[in-house]
Amino acid sequence: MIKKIGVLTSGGDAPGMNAAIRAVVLMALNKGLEVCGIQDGYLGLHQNRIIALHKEDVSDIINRGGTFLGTARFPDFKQESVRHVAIDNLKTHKIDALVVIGGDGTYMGAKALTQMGVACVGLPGTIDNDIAGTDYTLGFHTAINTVLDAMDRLRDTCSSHHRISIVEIMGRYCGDLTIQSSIAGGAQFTIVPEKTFNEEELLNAIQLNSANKRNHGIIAITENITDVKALAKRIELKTGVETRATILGHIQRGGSPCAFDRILASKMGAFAVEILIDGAGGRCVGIQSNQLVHHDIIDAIENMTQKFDENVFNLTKTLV
Ligand SMILES: Nc1ncnc2c1ncn2[C@@H]1O[C@H](COP(=O)(O)OP(=O)(O)O)[C@@H](O)[C@H]1O
Ligand SMILES: O=P(O)(O)OC[C@H]1O[C@](O)(COP(=O)(O)O)[C@@H](O)[C@@H]1O
Ligand SMILES: [Mg+2]
Repeated sequence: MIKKIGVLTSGGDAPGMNAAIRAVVLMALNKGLEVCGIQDGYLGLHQNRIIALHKEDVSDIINRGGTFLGTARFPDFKQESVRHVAIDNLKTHKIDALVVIGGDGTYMGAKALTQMGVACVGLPGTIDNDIAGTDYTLGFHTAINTVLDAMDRLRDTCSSHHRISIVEIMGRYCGDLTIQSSIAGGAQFTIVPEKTFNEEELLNAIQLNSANKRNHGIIAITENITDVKALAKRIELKTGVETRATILGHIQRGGSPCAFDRILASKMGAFAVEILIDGAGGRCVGIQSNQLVHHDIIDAIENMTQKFDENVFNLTKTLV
């Protein structure tokens, strides 16, 4: 029977992480467990920065973006010797199990800890929506709204100036944030990493639109595909349509979590504690077809892939 659990947030922050921590703490206290917060993810775990968390520590955070525990990218955690130090710190604090909230990298860390005997449950916290075993990650819906707000503003100015606006959207190597924002924002062209980018085709399509007097519009493109400023220049050169590129950047990571993310974070945080109380470690939590689920974290990382929804992608091309 576990008595004390730890909770940490790791990798890129995401709106909803605070709501998830809050749910973990309140559910654990409710079940008679003690809870510790680990600061700055695996870095803080390695440096033994571990603090007791009480009910009052998680009041007034459900509405806040970021993570009050802090987060970090700490590549040294890939080293077994570094993880041994982290596990010793867990033992010193008598922490029996860990809830880790983060993205695909954080899950790799949780997998490694699981293989070293630590009971871990992973919660998907990333704006990228790039985790297998869940339809949605925490922060994804808030980020869609943030991108959409920017896109609406860009539409005002590009339509007034008869310009094309290229909007570069985060997601690392996952096009979900781009696709959903594109549908909601009515973008004319959607370019994502899951589909080969054919620049020639894009230029020809813009030329055709311009010949038909459609000389403004939005191109939504995921980061890491091409240099969007250079692309804007090539569009102008080939088509004669004035073009500007906007890289939305870290604005997409911040802000108060939307209702969907707060509710999902609350459900997942509470669920994670129940899973640990039931004696299961090495799991990762997801929401699939509107049901909370949990999978073997090693299996999820090694064998499960996140499905690319062709139908939704096709909608970005149909509804233009
Ligand atoms: N292969 C791995 N083994 C152990 N820990 C890892 C591994 N990959 C990533 N991590 C840990 O997880 C952290 C977060 O991963 P990162 O990819 O930066 O963000 P995210 O979890 O948001 O995808 C890393 O900084 C590192 O501490
Ligand atoms: O904040 P950084 O280190 O500049 O990293 C930027 C990356 O982090 C993200 O915002 C979130 O990614 P993770 O959730 O995997 O950390 C990506 O979309 C982006 O590529
Ligand atoms: Mg990631």
